Amino acid sequence: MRMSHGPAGSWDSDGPELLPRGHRVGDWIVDEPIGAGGWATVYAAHPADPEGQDGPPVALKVMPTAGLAPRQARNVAESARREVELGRTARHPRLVRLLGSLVLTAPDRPSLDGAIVLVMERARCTLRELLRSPVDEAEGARLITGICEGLAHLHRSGWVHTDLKPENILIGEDGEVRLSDFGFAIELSGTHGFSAPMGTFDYLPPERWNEPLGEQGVRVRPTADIWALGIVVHEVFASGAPPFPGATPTARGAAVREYAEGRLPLRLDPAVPEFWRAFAADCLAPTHAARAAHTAERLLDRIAARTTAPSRRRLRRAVRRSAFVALGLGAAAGGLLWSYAGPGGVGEGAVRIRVFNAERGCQDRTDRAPECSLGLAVDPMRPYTAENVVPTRVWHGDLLDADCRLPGGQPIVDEEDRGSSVWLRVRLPRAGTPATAWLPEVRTRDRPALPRCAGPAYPARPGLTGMDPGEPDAR
Ligand SMILES: Nc1ncnc2c1ncn2[C@@H]1O[C@H](COP(=O)(O)OP(=O)(O)OP(=O)(O)O)[C@@H](O)[C@H]1O
Repeated sequence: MRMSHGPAGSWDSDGPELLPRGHRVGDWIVDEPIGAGGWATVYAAHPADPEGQDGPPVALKVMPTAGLAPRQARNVAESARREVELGRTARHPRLVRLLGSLVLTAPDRPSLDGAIVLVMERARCTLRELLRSPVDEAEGARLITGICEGLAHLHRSGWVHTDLKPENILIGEDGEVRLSDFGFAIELSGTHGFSAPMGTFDYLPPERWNEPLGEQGVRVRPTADIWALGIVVHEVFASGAPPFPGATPTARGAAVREYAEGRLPLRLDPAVPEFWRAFAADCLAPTHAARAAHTAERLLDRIAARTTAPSRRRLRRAVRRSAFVALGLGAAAGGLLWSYAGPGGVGEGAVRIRVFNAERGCQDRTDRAPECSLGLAVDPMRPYTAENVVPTRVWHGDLLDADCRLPGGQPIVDEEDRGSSVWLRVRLPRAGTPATAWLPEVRTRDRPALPRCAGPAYPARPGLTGMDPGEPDAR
């Protein structure tokens, strides 16, 4: 896997041979190097034609191929092809603009002769550089909105970025976000595409650490970008600090896997404002299935709803809170209005259902491997994050007793992209506290006739208890 490189904008003088200032590349004259990645050095440049001096500033991304093993050279050429293809087909104000591409002729510099050059609009700096100074909430919101706009457009156009990180989020001369570095972007074929097993450790979603490597590579879906977005949102408000603990990217990767297995809670920096904490937590939902409901498009809607209708939202929250208080008082005064038989909560009339794991590689395993375990929610109305998952895990084929179904909960999409917002209330296999939990309906193929859940069966959560299960959560 490719490791993350140093801070963007810094460039390593021990790196590859550099083009000298004044060197002509196509219609451009090289100024100075402004950045470097694993595959390329990026230079500021100006037009060779004095008539064109008034044009926008450009950057030349030079990707050498000389001296590389044939497979590496093919990878570089393929990466350039993708950038060109995406630049041609998916133009958008939030994506860096590709102005052209050419092959460098530099017979006096054999290591650069034949390098592929992408000519792009030049940005002022990267998000990584911007985050060296604290960003206030309004500025952070503006930047994250720009990133979501770029991602929503990419995903709508059938691409996954796969390498979203502050080094690849540029800030244009106008101060607006431009997503860049599409060398690893994957074109979707249906719901997913396949990528070489590469990426920057700190931004890889948990499933990428276990995803089987097939002939075509590892499976990639837009939820991978949403995970990376969650990390970036945290970094924006926490002065560039990652949300997962560990001194190295490898250690943080291990923490990500512990979190996904329910052994480590998600601890976001207190500096992240409330709205963005919930936002980041949803982006960092531990599975593809739990994350799939939070598309870039829906996240944009959520930001817009917050920006345009704060008073209406506050009002709805207040109404809910008062409904909760009223219900709480009623219950205290008169005992519970409804009750489910037995201390386990799941009463008579329960129906046995079989757990189904859509991950093919998990269906034949009997070793109850952690990576094949499935979670059960504490509260089906709340984001399906590690804090909302009971400690008990279940595996493909396990039998559970369910006694009612709840429509209108958190939408969940499984690994085969079947989606549902229906949840089933189940008794936990080993009696404990809590005695019941919630299984997303996508996690079973059984469809027993169950009554709709009602009454105080919802786990206590101020502001949601007593709410009509059909009403979406408007936080
Ligand atoms: N259009 C641009 N304007 C200004 N700076 C840029 C531009 N494109 C890239 N850079 C700078 O160059 C750096 C490297 O660019 P880029 O990420 O595209 O290279 P890469 O070799 O593909 O990187 P990676 O190793 O992440 O794949 C960026 O982090 C940024 O600092």
